[in-house]
Amino acid sequence: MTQLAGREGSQIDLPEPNEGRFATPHDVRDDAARDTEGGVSVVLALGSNLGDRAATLRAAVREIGELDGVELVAASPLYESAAVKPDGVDTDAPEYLNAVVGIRYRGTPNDLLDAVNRIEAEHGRVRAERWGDRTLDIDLIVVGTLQQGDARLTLPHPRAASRDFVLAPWLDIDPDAEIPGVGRVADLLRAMPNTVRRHDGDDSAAGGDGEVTR
Ligand SMILES: Nc1ncnc2c1ncn2[C@@H]1O[C@H](COP(=O)(O)OP(=O)(O)OP(=O)(O)O)[C@@H](O)[C@H]1O
Ligand SMILES: Nc1nc2c(c(=O)[nH]1)N=C(CO)CN2
Repeated sequence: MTQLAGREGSQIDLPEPNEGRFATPHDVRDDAARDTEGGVSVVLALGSNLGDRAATLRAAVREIGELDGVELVAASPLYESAAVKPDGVDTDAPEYLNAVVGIRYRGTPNDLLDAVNRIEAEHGRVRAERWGDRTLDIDLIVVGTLQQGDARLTLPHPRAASRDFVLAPWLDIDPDAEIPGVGRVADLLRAMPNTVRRHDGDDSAAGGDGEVTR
């Protein structure tokens, strides 16, 4: 039975040293084929600023958990913030709800990106302009300790370290979180202005009060 913890006491099950420490996507594929047990720890960030944002995020968390090779480990509370656009904060745009989920994953990073892109599309995601308003965005933030500069998939996500709408929910589910090659999430968050607030009400991306059993 998998416990999906939300707020307090929840943690992403980070890999032991060397576990999930992959040098190239090719290595990930090889290792994923061998590692039929736990897979690698992956952190995904979700955002929505159109439609029923909370319902979309909760549905997306459920759908991520149903993907092949995925075991949900933790889901953060929901955070609200003004939309950041290429020219700065846009107070006229609908506000975002954001959340972070931790999973264990057996498969290749590219397959996971394809799978989350399909979930985005099923929720009506339209790609029109850079950082345009969207029903659902799902980004891969870290895949184990993999560092790669691929245009299609850059890991860790190149803008995660400067986004408190990613770091704040991530810290909630993993107080020891680190961005490989960058630093500790707690330190990054402390050094930047706070632009997020907890979303009122039923506040876990997993639904209910954050504790889900499946
Ligand atoms: N770590 C990553 N996670 C998700 N997409 C990525 C990543 N690295 C590169 N990409 C690529 O970025 C492209 C644009 O993705 P997307 O439309 O979700 O960007 P965005 O959410 O608008 O902006 P941002 O990447 O700043 O969050 C995708 O086609 C994808 O292939
Ligand atoms: N507040 C907020 N602003 C954004 C977000 C987001 O998730 N939250 N995502 C963006 C592109 O991914 C651009 N701007």
